[in-house]
Amino acid sequence: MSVLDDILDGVRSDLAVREKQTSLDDLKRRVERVPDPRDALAVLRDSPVSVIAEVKRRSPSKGSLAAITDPAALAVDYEAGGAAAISVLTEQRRFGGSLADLDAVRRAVDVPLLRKDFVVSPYQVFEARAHGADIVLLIVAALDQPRLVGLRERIESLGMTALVEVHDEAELDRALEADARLLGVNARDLRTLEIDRGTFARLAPRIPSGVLKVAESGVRGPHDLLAYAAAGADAVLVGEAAVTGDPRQTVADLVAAGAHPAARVGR
Ligand SMILES: O=P(O)(O)OC[C@@H](O)[C@@H](O)c1c[nH]c2ccccc12
Repeated sequence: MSVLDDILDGVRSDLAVREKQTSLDDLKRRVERVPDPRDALAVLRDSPVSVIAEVKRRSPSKGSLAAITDPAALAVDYEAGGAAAISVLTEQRRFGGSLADLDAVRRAVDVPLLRKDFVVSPYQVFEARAHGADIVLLIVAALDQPRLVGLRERIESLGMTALVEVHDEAELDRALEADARLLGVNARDLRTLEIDRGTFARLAPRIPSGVLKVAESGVRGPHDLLAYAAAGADAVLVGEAAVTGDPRQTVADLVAAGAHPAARVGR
């Protein structure tokens, strides 16, 4: 069984438990009390290359990354460093996240929030909205085509933005077929956990110019942001490097590199 299949099994069991605790109708009532989602696409278009910083406690490949005792304080640092948006991992078993982390971050910052999880059911989309997310990740490798399309439509019908994640050509074709407007290219293959920073540059020429492109994973510092930018990235998503260093400074250095018009050179 691949790592991804294993993660998905756990996600489905945990989801079944939450569905018993809170009915879909209750979730929908909660959604009505949450303000409208932010326009994430507009925010991400604001800078030559935007930075999405991630609240990431652990990873399946590295185990514990940082002792994050206060996700809200971390998010405040990201926002102060100039992050355009913040990703919050809510998967519990492998990444140590939770919806409580999303709640805490939502209370602390104003920037658009991405619910980063293994979304397989509309219930999780309503959860994301009820807990204040503006963007929801959809991993193509985890979904068949009808489900991918249905979830993207559900996310958008609730006023949120879908970040559709791919890691190879076949997945990219499916994401475009599903009308993704915000597309993430993950350098990490979630089946093997191997990272290949060349994936973005390989796939980018096949992505139409109207689609916003996010380079995900493996950003160690400004040089990686500039390399992704030269290959056509509109945004980068950074987790490990942000949580393990000085979060505010790391993000500020990336934001400074991404704000420079030279970041667009090579396009
Ligand atoms: O820690 P990194 O290498 O900066 O990566 C961040 C982010 O891209 C990564 O956490 C990620 C990308 N896609 C995912 C899907 C599920 C869980 C995690 C991820």
